[in-house]
Amino acid sequence: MTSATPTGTAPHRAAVLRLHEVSHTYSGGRRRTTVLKNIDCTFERGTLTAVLGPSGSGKTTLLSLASGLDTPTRGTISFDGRDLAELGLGRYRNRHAATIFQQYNLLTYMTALQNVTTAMEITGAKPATGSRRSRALQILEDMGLDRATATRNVLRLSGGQQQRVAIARALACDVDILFADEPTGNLDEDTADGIVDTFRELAHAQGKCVIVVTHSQRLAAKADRVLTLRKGRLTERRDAEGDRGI
Ligand SMILES: Nc1ncnc2c1ncn2[C@@H]1O[C@H](COP(=O)(O)OP(=O)(O)OP(=O)(O)O)[C@@H](O)[C@H]1O
Repeated sequence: MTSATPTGTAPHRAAVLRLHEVSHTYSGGRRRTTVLKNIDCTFERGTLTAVLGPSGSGKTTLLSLASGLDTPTRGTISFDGRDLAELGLGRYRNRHAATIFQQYNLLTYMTALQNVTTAMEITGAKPATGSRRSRALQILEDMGLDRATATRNVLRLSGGQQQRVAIARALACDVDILFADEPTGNLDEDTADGIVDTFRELAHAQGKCVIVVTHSQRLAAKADRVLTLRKGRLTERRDAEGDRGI
């Protein structure tokens, strides 16, 4: 097992998430597909990790397991030393982890603002000052969505705007671990760079553990740690040495 030691990042590193001998097999009828094979990996607070890999290599599956949406067929996943099965997946998802989904998963009968404030209520996120509504508006504005856009039904927003609402919703939850599945896929380069800088700031200034699945080498270049999933195995990129098993 390894953990990255990049330079220039936050001092408050501590293991927060551990995957121990995790394997995952999908079964449908007579077909069984083993997507993940014996993955052993630790993620720390204060780091931004990019997970790369060819399409269909299991990146979304890895994220689903690590974010408590599904349970592995073998192995254990623990948060702060506690097995997720013991902690409770619902509690883990509500209190400790937020996910930005590839398909956004916004509540389509609500405005952008309501999507964010509802998530804050569910997770119990309380702003240091002001109301949830004012904090939500601020985060949406930081994402480039003004008040008029924030108070529009999400179905009346563009794909890129919906993606930013999904990011704002996750940021507002103030959790320990932020997972994101292709969070910059629908965004222009400048907006995407801004989002990646936000992720870096969350990790380095606020000590969050940020794990991003991506096909973007541009995003990966800004991550503290780059993992690659291929044929069910996870390897870590070390600049001078190339990829190596973890
Ligand atoms: N619910 C499911 N039932 C059966 N097989 C599944 C299921 N979900 C995913 N798979 C299969 O598992 C493999 C990995 O899928 P996954 O979505 O995790 O890959 P990915 O690396 O995220 O792909 P992409 O980059 O295209 O989003 C694929 O072969 C996929 O068909």
